[in-house]
Amino acid sequence: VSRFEGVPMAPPDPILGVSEAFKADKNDLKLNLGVGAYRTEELQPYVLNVVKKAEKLMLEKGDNKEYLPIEGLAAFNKATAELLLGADNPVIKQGLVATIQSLSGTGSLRLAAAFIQRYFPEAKVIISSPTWGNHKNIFNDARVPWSEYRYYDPKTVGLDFEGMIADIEAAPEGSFVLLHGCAHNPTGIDPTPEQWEKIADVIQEKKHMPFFDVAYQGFASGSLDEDAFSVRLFVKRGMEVFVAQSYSKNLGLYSERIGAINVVCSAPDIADRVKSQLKRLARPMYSNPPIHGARIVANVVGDPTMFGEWKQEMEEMAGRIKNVRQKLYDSLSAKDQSGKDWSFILRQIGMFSYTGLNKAQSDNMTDKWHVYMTKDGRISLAGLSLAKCDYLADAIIDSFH
Ligand SMILES: Cc1ncc(COP(=O)(O)O)c(CN[C@](O)(C(=O)O)[C@@H](O)C(=O)O)c1O
Repeated sequence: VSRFEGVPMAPPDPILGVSEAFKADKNDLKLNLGVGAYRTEELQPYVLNVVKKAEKLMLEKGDNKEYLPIEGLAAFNKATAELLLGADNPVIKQGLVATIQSLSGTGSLRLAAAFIQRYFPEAKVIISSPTWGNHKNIFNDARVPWSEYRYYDPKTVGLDFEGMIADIEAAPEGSFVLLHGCAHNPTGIDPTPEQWEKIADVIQEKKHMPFFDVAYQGFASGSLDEDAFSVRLFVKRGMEVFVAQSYSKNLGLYSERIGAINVVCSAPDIADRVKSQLKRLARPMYSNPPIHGARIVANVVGDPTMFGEWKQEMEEMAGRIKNVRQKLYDSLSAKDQSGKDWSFILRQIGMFSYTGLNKAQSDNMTDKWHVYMTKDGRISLAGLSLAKCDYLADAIIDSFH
């Protein structure tokens, strides 16, 4: 008898499992609005032109494939901290930022969770309700206890700001508060600048540690600086901050697994010590990160022409999603006779729209209409074309009523 007799079949991943089901569907009406992956109007994956340009240059340069240091490619780490905080941010000049290149956003979050587990064993993380499905897995597997703070208000299809503040206030002093830097996943609802100020107030009062997950910088509004507003606000207040970054969406480097964990500390020697312990955790986890994606980011950001082209392409991607939002709203408003207010679709930002469809209704979207989405009612607008908005509107109206 096999030693693996006791190993049960794992359930499909709530997000990536949707893509598997989509692939298996033979109906040509099928639409994949599950995983947050950008598609063109022709519903094709998109490799940014500036990425192709950088890769061509890299190939001509004939770089070697030597191991990177544990902390990753220096040119990337410099570029990523500057993109996040602004190249002229004093914390960079003062050596207060510990940056480790890691395996995209997920790997960066996991490395930070391992650090929290080792150095703050009593602390817990509080995460938004709802949040990205994988956040709970990451903290569970890193053995970091978590609980939820109120975030989404189904009544207003908006932010439950009072509930959020109350729950952050009520958390034990010194908790880690996981915040989405911009383009909250799955709700697409972000705090206003005034609300970010208040969130920073309560976190400072309670001596909590802000922990930003920045997976969509530049992709939400089209502007790298605008999308970094929340992080830069907290740093400007002199707070110590964790920030995980990803280039999966904004540079389309999904499978290159390129991201970073940044820890803004209050003194240079502290940053050095924190960085040394993050390296010590990374070495037995994956030793050192993959070089290709790091070189692409470093080359694109390091060349003013390519950097400009990247910003242009980011605006185009964000723009296409905004157009699709508007068209979906128009289709729903025109077709739905129930008088339901669909304006939440226009108020939400980033890749996703949180429709409010429950599990049974989401199942109907898939079973009857071949529209693939996550069971929490989230649809990825990045997978929607203008041409398909009418069809999707029919499916949503049919599923709601
Ligand atoms: C808030 C958030 N944080 C981190 C990540 C990790 O991304 P990566 O490891 O590729 O850098 C995602 C991606 N989430 C998805 O877009 C999604 O929610 O569909 C999808 O890529 C995923 O992995 O689930 C995310 O939405």
